[in-house]
Amino acid sequence: MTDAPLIDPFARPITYLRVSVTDRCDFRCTYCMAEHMQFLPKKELLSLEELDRLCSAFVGLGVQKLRITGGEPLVRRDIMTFFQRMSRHLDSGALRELTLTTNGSQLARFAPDLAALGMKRVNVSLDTLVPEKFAEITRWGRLDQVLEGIAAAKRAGLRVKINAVALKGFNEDELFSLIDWCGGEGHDLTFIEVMPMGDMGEELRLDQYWPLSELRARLAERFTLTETDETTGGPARYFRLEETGQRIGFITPLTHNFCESCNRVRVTCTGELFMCLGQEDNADLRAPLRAHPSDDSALIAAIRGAISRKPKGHDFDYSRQGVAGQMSRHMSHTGG
Ligand SMILES: Nc1nc2c(ncn2[C@@H]2O[C@H](COP(=O)(O)OP(=O)(O)OP(=O)(O)O)[C@@H](O)[C@H]2O)c(=O)[nH]1
Ligand SMILES: C[S@@+](CC[C@H](N)C(=O)[O-])C[C@H]1O[C@@H](n2cnc3c(N)ncnc32)[C@H](O)[C@@H]1O
Ligand code: SF4
Ligand code: SF4
Repeated sequence: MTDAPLIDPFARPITYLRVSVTDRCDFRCTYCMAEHMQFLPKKELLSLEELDRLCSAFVGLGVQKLRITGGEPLVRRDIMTFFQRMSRHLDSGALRELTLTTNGSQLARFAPDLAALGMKRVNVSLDTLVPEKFAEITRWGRLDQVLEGIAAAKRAGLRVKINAVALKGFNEDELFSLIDWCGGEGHDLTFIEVMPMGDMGEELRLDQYWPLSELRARLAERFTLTETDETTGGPARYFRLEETGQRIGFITPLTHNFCESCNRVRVTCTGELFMCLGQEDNADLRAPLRAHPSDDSALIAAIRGAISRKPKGHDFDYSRQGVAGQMSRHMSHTGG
């Protein structure tokens, strides 16, 4: 680290950076994107060189965990060049973890190279194991391609964590089959509460919302759940199923707020720094990056200024009447 670390106004050290490298995706998950998304012109996106400067500046400020996301990060052209560049921070010991959240569609192609440059684990989003339902929820995706990608990641020695968004009336009936499949394959599994990101119609959101407190109660009918204090540095709380020893994570922004231990910020593919996933305030990092191509002091000042405004938490709320705290931007823009 070259500089004083980033500490926010609530004394939370910021050590986890999530960066969206593209708004594009080869899927159109119904809770994430509209079917006919308008994508940004290329010049709006940070170039791979700009992404390198930006991530390296954060590493210099004490970020130890870097998660690349999107859109679908593995559909960005030449993205492996960027990962290769970032691996120097693993080699130097400055970064503890370089990782990725992906829909898995391109993993068969990239998993060996990702493992070779020092990546240890990947998070793959998978909400159902039924091919027809997979095609329905992702609109454009094919389950067998993703399963092959996951298998390739495992073969390459990458640990896999499956992220499943809990969707009422959609994957409620697959709770145990997802758990059994992950248990059999040796994958970790985390359930996520659906968040009101992007304008998809309030009615759809309310229909989709399946509180993880209900999911847990359902789980408890078959398993004894013990809460653990394990953490992966992310927002999930982990429980152990006593009968199988399996670990299940819950990301519950709605039913159990985890903001008090927040350690992260995220940068969009256009270089906006969002200090909170659930708030609108942001700082433009692209302007200082482009205005000073060989001097990062303005960039670092902009980062520090933004962290000094990091809010305490989000305002998401699903009341019975409607959805509050809704964000106008899509999850694919912020990267989740
Ligand atoms: N509200 C909120 N949700 C988050 C936050 N970070 C992650 N999530 C949600 O959790 C989902 C899964 O996150 P991942 O990309 O797997 O990252 P992670 O949970 O930090 O991953 P681990 O390193 O495995 O703990 C995201 O897509 C978001 O939906 C956060 O800071 N706030
Ligand atoms: C936006 S995607 C980007 C990375 C990659 N394309 C993927 O799907 O893993 C990151 C994560 O956000 C989750 N996500 C998208 N929209 C969401 C929403 N409205 N609420 C909760 N999670 C959401 C996805 O399920 C995925 O796990
Ligand atoms: S959740 Fe991921 S895979 Fe699905 S549309 Fe959003 S960015 Fe694409
Ligand atoms: S909602 Fe905001 S404050 Fe809460 S954990 Fe996520 S980023 Fe941090």
